[in-house]
Amino acid sequence: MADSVLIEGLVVETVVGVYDWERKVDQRLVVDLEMAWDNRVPGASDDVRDALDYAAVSERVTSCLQTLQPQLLEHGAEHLAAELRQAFGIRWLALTIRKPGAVPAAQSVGVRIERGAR
Ligand SMILES: Nc1nc2c(c(=O)[nH]1)N=C([C@H](O)[C@@H](O)CO)CN2
Repeated sequence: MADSVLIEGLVVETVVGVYDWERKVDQRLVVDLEMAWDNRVPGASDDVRDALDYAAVSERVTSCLQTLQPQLLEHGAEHLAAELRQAFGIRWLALTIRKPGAVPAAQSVGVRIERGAR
């Protein structure tokens, strides 16, 4: 089953980073998610209760990162993946967190992880 629900380019403003100055300001993170889900069920029922609600997941991503205020993107990604899988019953996900302002010469930097099995 190769179905997915997608969230792309979700912007989250939060405290993030390893340096002292970074603990005093909000910075922009951009989150992409691909989450395995059997879309045949909501496809047949037309009922959002059968779907993986991307609006609810997006709210959870924002609240998780704003509460955690991680030093490393890796820590944010690991924590977020575990929380989303537990809260929404997601078997497999691929998660990218980008920090566009971190390296001025780069368009963006970030991390990508996959957790679970499809
Ligand atoms: N692999 C990582 N490298 C770095 C991170 C990170 O989260 N993961 N973070 C920093 C600093 O916070 C940086 O973003 C400040 O510009 C450095 N390297």
